[in-house]
Amino acid sequence: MKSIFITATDTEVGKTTIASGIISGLINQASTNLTVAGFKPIAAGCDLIDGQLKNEDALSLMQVSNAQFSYQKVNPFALKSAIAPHIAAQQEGANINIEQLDWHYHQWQQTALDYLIVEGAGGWQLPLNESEYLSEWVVKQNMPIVLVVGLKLGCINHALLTAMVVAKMGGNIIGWIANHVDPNMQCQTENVKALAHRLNMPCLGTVPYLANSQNVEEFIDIQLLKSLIA
Ligand SMILES: Nc1ncnc2c1ncn2[C@@H]1O[C@H](COP(=O)(O)OP(=O)(O)OP(=O)(O)O)[C@@H](O)[C@H]1O
Ligand SMILES: C[C@H](N)[C@H](N)CCCCCC(=O)O
Ligand SMILES: [Mg+2]
Repeated sequence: MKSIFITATDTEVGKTTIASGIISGLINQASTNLTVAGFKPIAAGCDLIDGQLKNEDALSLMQVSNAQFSYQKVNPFALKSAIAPHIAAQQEGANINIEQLDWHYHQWQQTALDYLIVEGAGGWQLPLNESEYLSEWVVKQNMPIVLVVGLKLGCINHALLTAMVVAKMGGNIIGWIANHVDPNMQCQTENVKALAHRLNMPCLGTVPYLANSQNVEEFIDIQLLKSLIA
């Protein structure tokens, strides 16, 4: 099983949208027959559905996947409040740590699957508890990382800082995706050019502002993405 970790310049800038696009793109690739699933280890902001806390990101990833797994496997840490997960965990009596993330990831590694698309929460440096970060787990597990840049004013700084810190931590960003989340952003082309020039990594796609995010996969170079994962 190959994994890809989806991080972003911020919360709410397209991780689920792009992760879903990558899952669909891998599944729909001509003359391949790949089994692909999504994993949203930590989700803050859940509703009680059939007596279980469920998050819409995890449900979206489950919907586009072509293999069925239990909700609990796809989203082991489901927190009710839509706030920073480590604060929600504290309030809700949950304990999130790297050891437990390792355990859940190990279960996926025992599963018959070609690709596991792992969606982060928030941006890169997301606290798990008082001393650990989600980023440390990603680096420990040596997952190839895709950086989603949500195009809005300020994203150049966020993208460059993220790329710098990932590299400093020993993480492996294989590429970035420009995601147009603000239809009114000025100088969009110039911003994408400025990012491409400074982010020293392949651009795996430029996703336009889409009224419905059904055909995101068309804008992602799935072949290039696959070629960058060992
Ligand atoms: N290319 C796009 N065109 C139009 N709307 C988009 C695009 N990408 C994302 N969005 C919208 O922006 C919002 C945030 O996107 P998304 O949920 O994918 O972000 P996220 O990074 O996964 O957020 P979170 O940090 O909560 O997990 C959603 O309403 C989504 O539909
Ligand atoms: C609730 C929200 N949609 C995300 N799932 C969590 C975002 C956490 C951000 C934490 C932070 O960096 O301040
Ligand atoms: Mg999301």
